[in-house]
Amino acid sequence: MSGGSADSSPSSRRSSFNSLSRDLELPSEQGCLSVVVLGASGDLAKKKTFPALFHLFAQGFLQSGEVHIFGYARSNLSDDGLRERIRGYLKGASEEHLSEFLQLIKYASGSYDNREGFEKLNKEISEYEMSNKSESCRRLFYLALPPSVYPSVCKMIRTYCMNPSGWTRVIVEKPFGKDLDSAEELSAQLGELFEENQLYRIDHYLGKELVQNLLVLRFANHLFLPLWNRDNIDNIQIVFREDFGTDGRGGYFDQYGIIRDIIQNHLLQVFCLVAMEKPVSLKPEHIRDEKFKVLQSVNPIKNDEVVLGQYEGYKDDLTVPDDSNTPTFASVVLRVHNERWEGVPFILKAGKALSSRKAEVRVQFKDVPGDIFRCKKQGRNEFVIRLQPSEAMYMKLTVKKPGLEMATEQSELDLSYGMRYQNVKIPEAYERLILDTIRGDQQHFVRRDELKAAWQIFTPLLHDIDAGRLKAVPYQPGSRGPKEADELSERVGYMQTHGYIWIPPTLA
Ligand SMILES: NC(=O)C1=CN([C@@H]2O[C@H](COP(=O)(O)OP(=O)(O)OC[C@H]3O[C@@H](n4cnc5c(N)ncnc54)[C@H](OP(=O)(O)O)[C@@H]3O)[C@@H](O)[C@H]2O)C=CC1
Ligand SMILES: O=C1O[C@H](COP(=O)(O)O)[C@@H](O)[C@H](O)[C@H]1O
Repeated sequence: MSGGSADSSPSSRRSSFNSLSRDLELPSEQGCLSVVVLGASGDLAKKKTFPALFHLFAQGFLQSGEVHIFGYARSNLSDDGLRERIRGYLKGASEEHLSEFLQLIKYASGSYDNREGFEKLNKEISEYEMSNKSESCRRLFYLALPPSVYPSVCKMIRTYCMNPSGWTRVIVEKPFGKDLDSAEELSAQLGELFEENQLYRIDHYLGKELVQNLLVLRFANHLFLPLWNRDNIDNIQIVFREDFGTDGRGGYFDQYGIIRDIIQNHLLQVFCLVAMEKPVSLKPEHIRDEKFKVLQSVNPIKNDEVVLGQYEGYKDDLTVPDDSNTPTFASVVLRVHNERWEGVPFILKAGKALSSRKAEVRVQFKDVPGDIFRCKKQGRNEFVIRLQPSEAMYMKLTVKKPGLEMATEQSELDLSYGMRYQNVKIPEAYERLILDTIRGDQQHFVRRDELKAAWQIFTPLLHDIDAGRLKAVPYQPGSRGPKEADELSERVGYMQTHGYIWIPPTLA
């Protein structure tokens, strides 16, 4: 299988990046690199940020001679203390790589709003830069912190830690605000301190392999070009399911709910890539222009096209108020007012504590006109892009049932990554996005106007939920979620194929 033999060595990856960077007109990035993880003592840092840096190091994208990593937080930790804290999360490479990587990490402690800590941090970075003797240097600040401290931390970086001889870039995590006004306020505060090309608003779904494949699939295959519109497609579902609840994060989650946690960002970004028009080129600004345009074409959400749910037992978490109306499940229909999509419902559905864990895009085609085989009985054609787990794309087709009879059945054309790309390791989303930041490629990051348009779509609905005008219905943990959600999907046109289940193929 040719896919399985793809050359993924660092040198081949570097050379393919060079040709891509020429196409995208990205500057060639050289010089010593300081990566500063703020909030280094926290959950995201240990589970995602440091492991992503480690994988980049193990694959040769970060090299001992050119990178240094600084952890910063208020907690009183030593360099070794931080190393011990994260060691258990750094997997998939040799002991030798691991100790080499850990030696690149230093820790500085300080608060998020006073000069001393940041002056000390700047001194450490500068000393490293001087010892490295590169002509130019690069500074990347990763804010693995609660958004409440972004403004003060960004102010401290701007005042005390800017790079005198090269770029300074800042990665900020979601949530970017709680509604349109708070997001705009945050954007304005950060916008006063940094240019848009210095700010990388991360949405880790944009780093997932099959999400990144969406544009290739749509615009590099003639097959899809004439099909991808209201003439052929009946409805599209973008679904996120988790088979666990808020798991001790109830206090955090209750302030946000599933729409702010998953739908307004992750699923809406996927929606943009599914629904947008072809960009003029692959330049980040061209792609983001098209995403912004399709977001602006979304009609106001109708409350009767929304179902909210809350799993039974959610309020047992002591940090969740007894009268919480926060949805842990939501199904929301988006309607796009443009030539391509008028009349096609996009059903964005997300839930916690459900029966399974998966994320997928399900494009359901219309019924066959003049249906001589009575295909309707079998179900419609569907093109499914399984984002996770078991990455795959499959097309559900009606075929002749093998045998002497002329009978039909549902089958599929299946591109399962586990089978087709047997020796290829699919990179973690964070790994890819941090590398993009180092390369200065903002294609997979959220631009300020996109963020505003996303909040414009969801803010009226969120305010109705916050004010109790829309209620979450209870559902059983471990179920499919509220039955009202399935009823809504059916009402807007989705037709379930009964008796057909796609089973990810496995290696014998
Ligand atoms: N955890 C996850 O899986 C995900 C997290 N995110 C986002 O990433 C960011 C960081 O998340 P996570 O690591 O879970 O957060 P944590 O709650 O673990 O906070 C990170 C660090 O920030 C400091 N901190 C915590 N609370 C405060 C506060 N109120 N004021 C100032 N500093 C504080 C603490 O460090 P110290 O006290 O040592 O200074 C803590 O170790 C958040 O924006 C979150 O929404 C996004 C996706 C997934
Ligand atoms: O951003 C978040 O994403 C995770 C799910 O991420 P995934 O990559 O495992 O699909 C979710 O659990 C969390 O609530 C949310 O904040």
